[in-house]
Amino acid sequence: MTEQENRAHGADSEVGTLRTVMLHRPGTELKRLTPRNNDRLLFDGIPWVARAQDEHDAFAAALRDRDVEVVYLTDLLTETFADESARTEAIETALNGLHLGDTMRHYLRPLLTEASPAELTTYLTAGIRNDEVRGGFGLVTSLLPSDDFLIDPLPNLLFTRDSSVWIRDRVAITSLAMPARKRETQLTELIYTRHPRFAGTGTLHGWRDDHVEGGDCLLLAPGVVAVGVGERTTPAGVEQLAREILHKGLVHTVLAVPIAQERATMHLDTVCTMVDVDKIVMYPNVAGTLTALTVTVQEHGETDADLVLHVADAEPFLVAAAKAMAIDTLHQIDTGLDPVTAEREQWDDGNNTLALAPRVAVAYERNDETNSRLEDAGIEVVRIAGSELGSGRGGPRCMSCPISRTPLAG
Ligand SMILES: NC(=O)NCCC[C@H](N)C(=O)O
Repeated sequence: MTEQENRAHGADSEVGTLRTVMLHRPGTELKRLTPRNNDRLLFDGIPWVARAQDEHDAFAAALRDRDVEVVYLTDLLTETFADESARTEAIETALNGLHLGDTMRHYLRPLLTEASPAELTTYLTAGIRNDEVRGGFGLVTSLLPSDDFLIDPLPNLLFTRDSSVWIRDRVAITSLAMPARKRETQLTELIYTRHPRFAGTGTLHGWRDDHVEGGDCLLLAPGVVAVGVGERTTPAGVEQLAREILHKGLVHTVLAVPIAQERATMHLDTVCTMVDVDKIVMYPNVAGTLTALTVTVQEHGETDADLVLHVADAEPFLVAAAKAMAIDTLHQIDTGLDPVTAEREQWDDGNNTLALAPRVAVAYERNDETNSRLEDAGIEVVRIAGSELGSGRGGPRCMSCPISRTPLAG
């Protein structure tokens, strides 16, 4: 088997041996965060960028040490921009921003068109400030504060989990709910549809569709996907994704899991992640109340829109999950039984682990209680620092998009 075949694209679980992962090394876009814009840009503080980069490099090194191929989103994007039509599409989509006005567009278009592929990647990810455009003396330039953004920076690109998700051999282009993140999936769509590495890959969903975020999608087992529905993924979003993946036979069951619509639980992977084929680390303060609606196919149709879905009554999440996974029990490992410790460690992404293989997971080192409980349960914990990375409220799972995992299904 060639190296490429050995790392064939796709994933059918959360825990099959991780072979290739897409990360985003934090860069200039983080330097754009200020106390005035960090809330809007979804960061809880102003990270020390050099330290965040060191922490991220150590994360990538820990993955490479385990023979994981690490690819960077910005490298893929720059390579994608070798294709002239991909460049044009990216530029025109960015220029569609309604707040620009035609005069500003007139100045921005040549700036972007004449940029090299690497420069274009930087403009589209780090953004462009009003005072960085020379000669744009129009009404918009004059009225906008000089440090306001003409093209917003994308500091949350760091969380590659959310902007795409592989379900078997297909990749879903997600549709992000928060205005600060909407442009991210325009870039992942370009990568997956234009980069030669992904030629022939079938895509699902799209950034113009109802909201679905990758952090809400957990591949519990081959054929079973749980999708959180809360602050980010909408009821219509989960229905649309469920129709697509059930119709294509990529899964037999979708579990729709309502989660509280608040920042602490913005995605399902902030409250639970899989660490083995039958073990999940879970925030105990929600474990007792988390439910799931089991969605299966009642009647097939010509298209996914014709599919008749069967939606079962809500059941406790762990019960519904075990049934769908055809296992006796989905074992829960708690974030810490003391509710205050659990709350602190959940906030600091203790539940947000990235499985490298069954019973091996990357976790932030700071979550002592959760990590020792994982070890007590037989999970090897690969600890990484996240003091600066964590200020964006995301852990190892959020910061990684598995492109290839060894399939669990035979
Ligand atoms: N899957 C995740 O939970 N991703 C973390 C996203 C954090 C980001 N600052 C956001 O608010 O969207």
